[in-house]
Amino acid sequence: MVAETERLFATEELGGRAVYRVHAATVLAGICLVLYYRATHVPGSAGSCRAATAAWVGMLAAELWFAFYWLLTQSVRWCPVRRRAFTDRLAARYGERLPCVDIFVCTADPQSEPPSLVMATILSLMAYNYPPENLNVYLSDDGCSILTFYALWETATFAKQWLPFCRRYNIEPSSPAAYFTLPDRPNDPQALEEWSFVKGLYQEMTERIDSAVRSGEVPEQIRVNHKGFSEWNMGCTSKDHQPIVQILIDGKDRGAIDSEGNVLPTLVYMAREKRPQYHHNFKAGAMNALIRVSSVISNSPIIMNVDCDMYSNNNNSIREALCFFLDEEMGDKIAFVQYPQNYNNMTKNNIYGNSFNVLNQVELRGTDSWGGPMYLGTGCFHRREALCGRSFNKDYKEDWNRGIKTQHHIDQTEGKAKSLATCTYEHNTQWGLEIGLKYGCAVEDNITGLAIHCRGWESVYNNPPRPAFIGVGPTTMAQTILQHKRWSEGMFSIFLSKCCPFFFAHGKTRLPHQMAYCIYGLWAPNSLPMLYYVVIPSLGLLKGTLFFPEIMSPWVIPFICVLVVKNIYSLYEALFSGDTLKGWWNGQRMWMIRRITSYLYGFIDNIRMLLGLSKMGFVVSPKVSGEDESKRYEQEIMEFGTSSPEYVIIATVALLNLVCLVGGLGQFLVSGQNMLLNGFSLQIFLCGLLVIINIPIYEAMFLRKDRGRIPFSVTLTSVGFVMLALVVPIF
Ligand SMILES: O=c1ccn([C@@H]2O[C@H](COP(=O)(O)OP(=O)(O)O[C@H]3O[C@H](CO)[C@@H](O)[C@H](O)[C@H]3O)[C@@H](O)[C@H]2O)c(=O)[nH]1
Ligand SMILES: [Mn+2]
Repeated sequence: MVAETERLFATEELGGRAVYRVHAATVLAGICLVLYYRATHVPGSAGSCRAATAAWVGMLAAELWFAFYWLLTQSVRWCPVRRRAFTDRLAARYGERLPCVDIFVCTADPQSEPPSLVMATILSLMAYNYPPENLNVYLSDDGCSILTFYALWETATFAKQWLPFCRRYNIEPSSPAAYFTLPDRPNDPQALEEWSFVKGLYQEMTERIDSAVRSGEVPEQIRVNHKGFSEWNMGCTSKDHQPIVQILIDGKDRGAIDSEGNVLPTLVYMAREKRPQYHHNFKAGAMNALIRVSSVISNSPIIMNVDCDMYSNNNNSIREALCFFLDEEMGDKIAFVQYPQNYNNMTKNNIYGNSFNVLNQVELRGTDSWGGPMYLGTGCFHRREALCGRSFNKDYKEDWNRGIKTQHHIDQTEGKAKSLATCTYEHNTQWGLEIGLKYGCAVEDNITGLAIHCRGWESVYNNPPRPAFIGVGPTTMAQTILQHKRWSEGMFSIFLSKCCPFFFAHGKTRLPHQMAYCIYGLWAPNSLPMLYYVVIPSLGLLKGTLFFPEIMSPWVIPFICVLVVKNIYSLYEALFSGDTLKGWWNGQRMWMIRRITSYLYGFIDNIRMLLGLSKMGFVVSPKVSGEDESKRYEQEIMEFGTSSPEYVIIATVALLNLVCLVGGLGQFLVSGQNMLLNGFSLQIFLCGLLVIINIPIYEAMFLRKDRGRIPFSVTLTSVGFVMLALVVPIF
């Protein structure tokens, strides 16, 4: 037993749980009453009313679903915990005798992921406050681009200036791109001189890289400088090429030193073999190739991975992660330490709802108390053994000293590594099934983390005050919808597969942990009740079909209670997590839009996959956007522009609600009824709320003139659909 004051990390419960649970009990009571009302007030099924009965039962079904889903979301709110790592205690115990760490960065396409952006990430990772001889950075290039290789070659040279500079001035963030855009510069004249010098070098390098990318080729006089360039002599394309592994810096080589004579971290470029006839399994395939390639170069016990746009923003992240792995009490049980995803390009009011504040501050902490957060695909430190399929066993002791410490023949090592990165290497092996990241799922991270949890391991969520990683989030509607489509589709496919958390994990993890996984796994089917709820009651308002109790009836109370209490809490949670009031409101809008577009598509695609009609894909999110687009993004103006079918759904729902509200109120006006105090009060309220939340959509359809507006063709199509909905006598 280690005294609590000696532990390498602490776990605290988040406060306010008693209040939370009172709130949850209130909402639960409200939900039960709502469902009871629905079940006992079904309108008579005589003749003409049959359609109304069916519509009512539909409401009941939607509300049952929402109730079930709400229950799931309680799992991540019941008892969130906060972790704190004590790097000073780690230092006192181990000094600089720390385990080797392999860092994996994945990139896939030099167009949507500019090499200069990727290089800033690589430099930030090389500059960790960590013994460089124990640090190995690997770049996987699924685009197999000579431009990316060239950029990495430039980076290997620039690192010799950048790393000592970072060390001397304790630079944070250690990404040069992020650091040099900070407004403040050093005061001390000598420091300022050095700052300008390094900044100049960095800008020149970036310029060289960017111009190579623009021209699409690497100048001949540069290509002669490194043998690696010759790999591209045989005319390889991104989809058809031999395996390439190039060790650009061999940290074990005494000659590999920076401008001050310090050892450099190892730096490796890898493009696994690709052939048109073999499936490459996207990022999971790249990660697995990296696991094998690194096993003959460094073979560190810890593997960290980040997406190519996620630079390190906190120099101590490795040491903090080690506080968990090396903790004497709990360390042996931990398979991975997950950091949150943070973005640096979010607008103040979070127009597309892409800054995951509530997820990061509440939900992941809540999952942590049940066995650990899911693996998020980036910003994660893994125990190599656990990632490679080992089950938890309390007698297993990790060898933290493992790793390849001397490299004799670099050419031999590269040759060996290449043979591990071929297309056929994995055939008839357990790779992608039991070993490494799992294949066949658009969210390889989620399913891999689940498998690790089911093998008995736990994970830990660490969210230090200074964010550990910062990346680039989607900045347009199309990108947002696309990303969420991939996620919802992937996670729902896990739910439908034999890996469904409720069955696969049954008996292996706790029920609330399975529920937490299912919150995300069931994003996709949320689309149907949502679509129902934003269309049917509004239509009912126009056509005179009642769906809610009258305002004077006591049954109104549970409806209002659920609506109000739940939303006040959600607002509180958002504000507590760092959103603004408007950000919360925008988040509500996006939550609706994602459900009726991305999640609907994710749902339909799963059905198609079950029927064998479509295959899983992985469309890389672009990390750059046009100037015009960026300007609108900064002004928080929603970007549409193209005429995609998703926009037709959004426009149709918005327009339909407007028509129903105007039409419904118009009828009351004509018939002389009280506008608000009649049987339809709640329907008017719901429909009105939808109209208010959709104001930016109406603007994009009718008022805006810029190129990001909703195209006329989309508006026209949606008008057609609305007319259809009005004409068809549904009830
Ligand atoms: O065939 C591929 C496709 C993607 N990637 C890389 O995977 C990373 C993530 O791709 P991105 O398009 O940025 O997806 P996001 O939606 O931002 O990614 C989130 O969701 C993914 C699962 O859907 C996870 O893999 C990611 O780690 C997680 O950040 C990037 O570095 C890509 O270069 C590859 O290496 N090979
Ligand atoms: Mn990304």
